[in-house]
Amino acid sequence: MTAVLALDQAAFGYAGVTRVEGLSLELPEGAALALIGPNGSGKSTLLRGILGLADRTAGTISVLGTTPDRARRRVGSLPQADTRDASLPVTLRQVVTMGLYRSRGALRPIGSAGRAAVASALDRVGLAGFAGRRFGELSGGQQQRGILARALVSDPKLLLLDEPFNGLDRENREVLLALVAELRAEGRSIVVSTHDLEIAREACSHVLLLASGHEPNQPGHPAGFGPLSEALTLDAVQHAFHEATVELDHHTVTTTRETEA
Ligand SMILES: Nc1ncnc2c1ncn2[C@@H]1O[C@H](COP(=O)(O)OP(=O)(O)OP(=O)(O)O)[C@@H](O)[C@H]1O
Repeated sequence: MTAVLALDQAAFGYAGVTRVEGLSLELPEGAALALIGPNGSGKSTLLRGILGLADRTAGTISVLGTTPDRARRRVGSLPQADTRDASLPVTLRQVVTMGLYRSRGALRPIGSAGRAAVASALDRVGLAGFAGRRFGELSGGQQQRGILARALVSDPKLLLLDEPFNGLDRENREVLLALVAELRAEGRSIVVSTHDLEIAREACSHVLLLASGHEPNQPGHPAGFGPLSEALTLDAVQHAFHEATVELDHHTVTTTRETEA
């Protein structure tokens, strides 16, 4: 079976400066990979590398059996919430329609098939009745689901979700978790960055733990990769987070070597 994502000693960064390095993994089709690591360890940079939007500064990467640039049309992406401009005077329908431009080009008319795809994507995320609403007037959770509909409208094989659970209330979180399970059952693969280990447990089959560099400006690096049941260990979490408080097995764990609560 072809790996949906294969990295061999890959490194990514910006303007030639490496921000995350030493990445080697193979992700099987239908898998969901949780990217877990502290702020600045390079989770978003890796996601951008998979999209071909960050520089590859070493190693190799294959996405859906080809280069990131060639794969991009078959990859859906949900960027971090704080990178979006909710003040644009556009409707939710227009936001979701933008997800079709990647495969069709912005100047080609959308047509009835495109309109049906937009309606179906909105329906999937539970926003069928909101298509004509101004995007900026929706709640944070609804905006998040709208952006997810934009990522889904082009029927992607691989979905990249950058901290999609951040700031969601319980209801939106449950909707999103159920949707991730549904998408996986359809054979789509998912890479999701999150700070929440319990979410990773609920939604993912594999985990890549990233640790930040020891000095500021040093690149992040892997602290563990594998099937979630094997790789999400306290040791690997402590390695990744140095000193921080995280949740593991429903316990709060302070990730210094000496302390555990
Ligand atoms: N566009 C950019 N240009 C230059 N450096 C960047 C850019 N984006 C991120 N970086 C740097 O790359 C490093 C890794 O950042 P990245 O956003 O990938 O981390 P992260 O693990 O996703 O963090 P967070 O959990 O805070 O989102 C940081 O040092 C950051 O300052």
